[in-house]
Amino acid sequence: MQTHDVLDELWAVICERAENPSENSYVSSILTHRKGVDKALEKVGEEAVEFILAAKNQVRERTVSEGADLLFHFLVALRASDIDIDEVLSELAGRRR
Ligand SMILES: N=c1c2ncn([C@@H]3O[C@H](COP(=O)(O)OP(=O)(O)OP(=O)(O)O)[C@@H](O)[C@H]3O)c2ncn1[C@@H]1O[C@H](COP(=O)(O)O)[C@@H](O)[C@H]1O
Repeated sequence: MQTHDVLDELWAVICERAENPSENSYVSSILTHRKGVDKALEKVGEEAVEFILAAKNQVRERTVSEGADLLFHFLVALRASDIDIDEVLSELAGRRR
């Protein structure tokens, strides 16, 4: 798979899990958590700290892995907040100089 397709495909899976929750799905377990959006935000916080520590300690492989965890949980938190990834990407595009 082309790396630029990964984000689109992952976003589609996250939205599908939100619309049709499945018992064995990690994404569904977060999106239907009793703590609601707070659970997703908690994971973003945790993964951000782990990413910072890995990068600060210059552990390259772990930084890549924690970066992926952070990006994934960020996407889940966006969905939990009813914000489409396109809104964020448009915001970024609008900042191009
Ligand atoms: N990219 C990911 C991905 N990255 C990380 N994770 C999960 O995120 C969790 C990471 O949390 P932690 O390391 O904090 O582990 P933990 O302590 O067990 O987690 P918590 O109990 O604290 O939530 C692990 O359970 C990982 O399996 C992911 N789970 C799913 N995906 C993608 O999401 C898709 C849908 O997944 P399901 O919803 O499970 O079908 C998959 O096909 C993947 O593409």
